Amino acid sequence: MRVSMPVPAVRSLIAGNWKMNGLKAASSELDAILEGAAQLSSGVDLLVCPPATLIAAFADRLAAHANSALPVAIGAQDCHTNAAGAHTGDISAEMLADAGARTIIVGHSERRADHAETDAIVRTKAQAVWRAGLVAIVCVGETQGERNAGHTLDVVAGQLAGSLPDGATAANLVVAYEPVWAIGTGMTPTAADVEEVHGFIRQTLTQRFNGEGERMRLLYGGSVKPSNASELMAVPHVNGALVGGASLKASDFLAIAAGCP
Ligand SMILES: O=C[C@H](O)COP(=O)(O)O
Repeated sequence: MRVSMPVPAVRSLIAGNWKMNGLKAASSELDAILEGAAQLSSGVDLLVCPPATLIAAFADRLAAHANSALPVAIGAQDCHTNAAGAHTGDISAEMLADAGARTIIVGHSERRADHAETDAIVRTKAQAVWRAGLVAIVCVGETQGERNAGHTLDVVAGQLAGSLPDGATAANLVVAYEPVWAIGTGMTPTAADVEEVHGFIRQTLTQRFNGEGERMRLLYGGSVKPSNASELMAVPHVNGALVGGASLKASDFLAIAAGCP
């Protein structure tokens, strides 16, 4: 089903999800990102989501940078639903905010698969992100089997309905479409396939959140790299990327950002 929706002018966001990669020495990559960010077009924001162990140090480094106007923020990859309490090993959104995170990814397919996170849990985590005053990036996307069976839009519709809390706005929510089969595989959907899903997501968000849904940023994620970024970022209703592997190297991350229209 192809959905034709007006394409709003939305500022791009290139978000790097470092996943479980990065030691203290990786701050040199952050420094390179900060240097390169000043050269980018003014229409692109950058977000670096290192492992939780590096958030405070990265936020301090960003705050100490000579150019305080850089469009760069530090984010986190997950949070607990509660603000505090007896949850050994977990980290709350409030703690991440205190460390300097401004955005938190929730519902990544690796969390859904590795930690049995349901749509209901993801929705509660998104509310926890808002409780801490931060922006939530909620991830959705189908598996290879679901795509092969022709269920992509049904799966995405179900995840959006179950994972997004009421009260979402263009300022507090970003949606990332990440086909599970494209993550870390080098495979990507065609531009036409991405356009179909993003148009569908835009229509769904607009129906539920009205004008806010028209302006929410929709990211594509899954094997984005410098060589395919321009094509993917030019797809209608793609407002940036959630980048995994290629975000670990500053030069690749910056090249992807440079590919934004
Ligand atoms: O969060 C990022 C995505 O899982 C994409 O990862 P990838 O760019 O390594 O395919």
